[in-house]
Amino acid sequence: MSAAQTDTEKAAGTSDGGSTEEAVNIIMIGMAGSGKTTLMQRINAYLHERKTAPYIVNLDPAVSKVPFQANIDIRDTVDYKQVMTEYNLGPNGGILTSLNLFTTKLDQVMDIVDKRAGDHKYFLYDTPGQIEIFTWSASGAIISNTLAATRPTVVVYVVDTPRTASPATFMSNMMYACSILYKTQLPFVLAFNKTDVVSHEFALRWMEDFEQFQQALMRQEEERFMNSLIHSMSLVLDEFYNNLRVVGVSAMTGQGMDEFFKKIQEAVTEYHDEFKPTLQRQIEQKQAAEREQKAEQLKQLMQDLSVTEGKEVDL
Ligand SMILES: Nc1nc2c(ncn2[C@@H]2O[C@H](COP(=O)(O)OP(=O)(O)OP(=O)(O)O)[C@@H](O)[C@H]2O)c(=O)[nH]1
Repeated sequence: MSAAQTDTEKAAGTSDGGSTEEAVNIIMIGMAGSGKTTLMQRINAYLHERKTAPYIVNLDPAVSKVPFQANIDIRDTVDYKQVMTEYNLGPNGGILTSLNLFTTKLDQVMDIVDKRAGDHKYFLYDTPGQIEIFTWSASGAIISNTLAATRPTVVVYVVDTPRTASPATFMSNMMYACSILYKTQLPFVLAFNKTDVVSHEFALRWMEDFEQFQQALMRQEEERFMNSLIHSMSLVLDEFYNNLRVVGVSAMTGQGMDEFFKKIQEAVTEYHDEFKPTLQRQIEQKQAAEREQKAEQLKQLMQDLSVTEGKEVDL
């Protein structure tokens, strides 16, 4: 890296054209309408401007139009409407079944993606707006675990900031984010989107200072009946906030993108420091268990053989 490299270049890993540095997976998750697809397009444009085009994978079978050219598109593999008709499913069942069908071909998809790992710094994955279909399904878990096993993988949870400005909605959204973090156990960036409409400052204040959040709650007379529940939940969330990476962005105007990539780099560091050693330990434990199982099977086989041949074998 040259001494003249800017923070933005360092953050986005773009000063060398993006081809020699370690590739990173970014999984975009967020409620319908939070702005995932628009943010994907903004990231795409931001990286193109820095001459490091990302590799884009669309995992939303039901999206009618995307404003970018996906390198791999689930819609090329499965026809969501046909799946609904064929299996007599509603929209959500159709999306889930399409994702399951796509996951059966994940090995082939990963082969294609891996061949491009040297050409791209960022691999972006857009997920269905019906958030639970990706985050709570077996297919979603298989996809995110497979990605995380291959290279640094970061979950970006996109929040619609203007629609989260009420304390009760804010709390629900944070609980959802928290559950996704514990479910995926991957490095996590919370992106407050649409800051061109409403700044995310209120959210930062509420996350830093419980008193301020409580005062905001008390002002909402109509929601008073929920206050004690929300009060208890916010204590639970305190720990979550402490370890959280937060950034405010506008997919529409592009504000906050430099900061966004700094947070992504911090999450990549966390992947190396915490996630990878844990994953390595799990793989080693699995391999040791498999070796033990094979040794046990072999022992059993030899005992069976010795019985057949009428010989005593001391094992
Ligand atoms: N003002 C403003 N509007 C935004 C921003 N990001 C997205 N939007 C608008 O929000 C709406 C939803 O954006 P999408 O990108 O389609 O949201 P999504 O999360 O992909 O939605 P699903 O496809 O339903 O999952 C669109 O009308 C966007 O133009 C933003 O940063 N600022």
